[in-house]
Amino acid sequence: MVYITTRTVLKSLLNHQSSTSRVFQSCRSCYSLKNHRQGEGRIFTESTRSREEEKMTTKYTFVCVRHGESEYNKENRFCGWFDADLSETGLEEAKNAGKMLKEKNFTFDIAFTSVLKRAIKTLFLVQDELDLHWIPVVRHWRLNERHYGGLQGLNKSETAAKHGEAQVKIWRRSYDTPPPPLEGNDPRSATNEPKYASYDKTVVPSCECLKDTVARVLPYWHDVIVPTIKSGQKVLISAHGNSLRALIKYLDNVSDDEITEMNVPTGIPLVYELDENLKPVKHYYLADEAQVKAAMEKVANQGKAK
Ligand SMILES: O=C(O)[C@@H](CO)OP(=O)(O)O
Repeated sequence: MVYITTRTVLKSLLNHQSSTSRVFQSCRSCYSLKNHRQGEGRIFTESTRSREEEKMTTKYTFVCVRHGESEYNKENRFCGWFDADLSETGLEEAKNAGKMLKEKNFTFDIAFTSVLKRAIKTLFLVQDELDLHWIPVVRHWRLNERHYGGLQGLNKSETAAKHGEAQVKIWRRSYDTPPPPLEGNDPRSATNEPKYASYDKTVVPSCECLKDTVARVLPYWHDVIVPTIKSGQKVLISAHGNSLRALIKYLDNVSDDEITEMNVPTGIPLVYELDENLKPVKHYYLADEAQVKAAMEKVANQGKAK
């Protein structure tokens, strides 16, 4: 049987719209592309591949999860590198993420997260549910949320009312258009936070587009996370909407246009199965399709004017 990676599937679907039936049999992420092309965002659900086929192709599995709802998410504010805490709902979402993983018997040897408390706390609550408090946790700024520059702290709906929904969508979801920068002396700047004190000043950005985020997430993926996965350790990553979009874009070879429609829901674990070359074989959220779709739409709608 010819082995088809999800990357090949995406390309096949884009190039050969009429001859997809064989491809569809191989990977249900195709369904996600169909939805994506209708502007609903890609949804990854459990594969219909046979167990036999999965055994042949999946060599490594890792899980990533976006933190639970933050106080800034709740107030619909741009957050970025601002260190917002989890809301009550976010605490529950994080615990539920742990429960979903427990129910499916996931376990981990090591976890990676950012230096922002919403991701760190989410990770801890997941560890708590899994009784995995003891595993090593590595925190790094390269997994931080995309820096939202001068938008940090502003209400997304009010910003859409002021600048237009289209502009806010460009700021939120375009690949290479950054938001307005934050001045170094702005009290919202993270430049003087102790957590970045040991790094060169240039580590703290004044703003980032997704392309910038990809550029700082990928070295960490390649240099630290990939060798860990290849060593056979089961990896969990607790991160953010846009640092995960950066990783997903790379792993699934999502185009600059397609990535504008992709939203990552809070607190729903996303499982990636990889082949021996670390190419995705399949990927799926640990929730039913309707729940994932609703959660993605909720994120997308945050940029609408009320
Ligand atoms: O505000 C942010 O930092 C991010 C994630 O919460 O929001 P958005 O979905 O608008 O990129």
